[in-house]
Amino acid sequence: MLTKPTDNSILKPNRQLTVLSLLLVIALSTVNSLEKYEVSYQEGSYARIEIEGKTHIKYTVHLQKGQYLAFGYGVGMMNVDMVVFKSSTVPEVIDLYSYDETVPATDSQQDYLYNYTSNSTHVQFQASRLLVTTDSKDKAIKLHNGRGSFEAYVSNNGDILFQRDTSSTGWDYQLMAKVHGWFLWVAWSVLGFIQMSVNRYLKIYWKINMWIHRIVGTLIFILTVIMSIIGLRNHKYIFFGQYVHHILGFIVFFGITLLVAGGIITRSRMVRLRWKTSTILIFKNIHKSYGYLMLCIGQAAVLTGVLHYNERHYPQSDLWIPNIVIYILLWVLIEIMYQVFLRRESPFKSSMIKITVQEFESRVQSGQKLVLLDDFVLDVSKYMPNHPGGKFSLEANIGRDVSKFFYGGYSLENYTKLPPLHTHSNMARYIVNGLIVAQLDNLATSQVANMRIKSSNNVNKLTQTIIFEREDNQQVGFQRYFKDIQMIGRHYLVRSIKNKQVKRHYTVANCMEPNAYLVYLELLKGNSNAYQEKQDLFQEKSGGSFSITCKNYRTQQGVSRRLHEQKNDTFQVQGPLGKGLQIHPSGTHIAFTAGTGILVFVDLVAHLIRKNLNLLPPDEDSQISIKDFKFILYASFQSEQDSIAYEMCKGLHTYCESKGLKNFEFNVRFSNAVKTRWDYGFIEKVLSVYGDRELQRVWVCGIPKMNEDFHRAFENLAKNNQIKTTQYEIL
Ligand code: HEM
Repeated sequence: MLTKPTDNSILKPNRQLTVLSLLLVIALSTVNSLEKYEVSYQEGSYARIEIEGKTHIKYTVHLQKGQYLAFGYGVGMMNVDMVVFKSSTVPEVIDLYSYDETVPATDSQQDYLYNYTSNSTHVQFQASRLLVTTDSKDKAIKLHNGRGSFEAYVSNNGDILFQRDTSSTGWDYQLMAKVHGWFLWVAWSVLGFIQMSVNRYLKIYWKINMWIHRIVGTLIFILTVIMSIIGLRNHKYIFFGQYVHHILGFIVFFGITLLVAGGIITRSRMVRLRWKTSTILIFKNIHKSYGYLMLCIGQAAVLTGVLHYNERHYPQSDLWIPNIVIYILLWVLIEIMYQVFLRRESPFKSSMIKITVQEFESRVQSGQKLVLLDDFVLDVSKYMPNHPGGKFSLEANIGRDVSKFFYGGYSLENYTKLPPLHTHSNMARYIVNGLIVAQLDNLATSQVANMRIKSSNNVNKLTQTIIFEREDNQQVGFQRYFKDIQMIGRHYLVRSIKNKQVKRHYTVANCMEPNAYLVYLELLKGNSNAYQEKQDLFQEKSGGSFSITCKNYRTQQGVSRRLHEQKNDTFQVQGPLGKGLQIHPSGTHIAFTAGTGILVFVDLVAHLIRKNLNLLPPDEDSQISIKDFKFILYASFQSEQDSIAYEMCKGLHTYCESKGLKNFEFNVRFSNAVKTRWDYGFIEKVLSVYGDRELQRVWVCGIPKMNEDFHRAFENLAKNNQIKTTQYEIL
């Protein structure tokens, strides 16, 4: 059983001493033999070592009877000068030399002068020796300007805890150990926590948090490097000691360098990479995980350092326990609060500044970095480089509606194994509130209401037109027909009350309502009676009902599955939102669509049917020039059975051909029959037919991969001045 010395003097550096290569080897034995290093250090025993008169090293040793205490000048037992204090029946101080880890040999020349006193339990030795003796087996102890110190410790289990050569001048080891410890505690406990927090919990302060992250990261780096060097110097530049603390310290020292380098690379990737969001996220996640790992290792290094220090200096201190407990509790508490916050839904702040879609467009054309989210105009110029999903995600959508990306319905990039679909959290909503600069002055005020499904009608195997009615039965707020063609392309935001997290957009496609659709088909067949009978379908009036057409994607959490299968659900609906197609009164408009993407354009086709049949009232008719407006619709479906509004589009196309009308052209592609894809060459060819002046707008609304193909193709064409960035829109 081993206890600590009660007199702490042996543990404290003595400024009077400079001892070169002094290693304490303490071996206190309960048996009367040095062969057995079985340690048992009894209460009341102590040893003090001093330099006397700059010439001698002096030992004062108080030992329990029947024990040994040995000191060695060196590291380990190999080739070490030793002295042993033996408190047996005749107490002795013996000058020894240890060649190996066996019994040390007694020096032929004994250089210690000693005396002793004893009582019934202990022997008190006074022994001294010249710093430099004439015996080659004795360690020559050099003084440096008469100053210096050394320390020697015994652990609870009898191991030597600390051994050091203190040959250098003016270096206060204990002070430096304190400086090392405190600064590294500040670096890894306080600054490390701030570092993690600014990036995780305080994203909302994006204007300053990247700077805080940079400054704090640099501070941690500098402190770690300097304090590690101080620690190493205290430890004689021995990289790996026998303590876990030294190994962890070594890992932290090199690890932080990699972390800082990783952070700089990640940041540059986030700002520079285009069409590589997955790569950005990989860099980000590596940096993030590595950062957390370093934070844990840093904490462990601090903790083992504290334990190591306390063992020597404050053996009774348990302060490290509240330190780590408070640290973990604080982290857990903040994390819980953060998770609760993320799951909430803070409302967007409405803006007093209302602008029209045209104003939005012209501001974008003048270089402002604006995007639309629902009805909100956001200025993202400063936010872009700070966007956690990378700058490119926003840059590629300047002037566009980012709602479907924001709500996680669509991904900009779709050719990677893990497309970065991201449903934005409440944190992002908070940030959005800080970016709102205006709100769209919507022609039909957007409404929010809880709706239930009144009826539904199959369009094809997976697609249905669903008619909603207000749950509160009020007959206000929603319309089933819009006179204004600028409403075409706007959308409703729909979510199930039972799963509010998932929100999806469904485009306004009023002509798909079964009754209306039949009327259009009848009109194309030349039967105008049906139209006269159903006039109410073409009157703009506010009511409690509207329709959407949607495909069932059959995903477990999806809104579309609930719309198709859980007909008794209640849905929260908001809309119409967005900026619509911005159809120009004249010029050529081209749309490339696939699957349900055609729904965005069906109301324009329906409008053209009535226009070409002269059935529009003057106020509606005047919106599009009969002379030089043209709409060319490209649609792709898997087969005719899977098509949507095919009969209506085909019907108008045939009608236009038969009447020599030039304002509509329908090109359909059934992929089960035609294998060739709409590739870059195809897109270039279609666009080359129309001069720059003639071409007003090109829209693309297809499956995600098709959208991406067109987006990239248009970027290339824009580089070659074959199209302007303001002319095309990926919906
Ligand atoms: C102005 C609108 C936007 C804001 C304010 C915004 C904000 C944020 C925020 C705060 C995050 C971190 C995670 C979270 O809190 O949800 C995030 C992540 C992300 N954002 Fe956005 N975002 C916007 C638009 C977009 C758009 C348009 C895209 C894609 C085209 C996009 C793609 C992503 C992706 C992929 C991530 C995931 C990053 C990760 O996994 O850490 N964001 N965004």
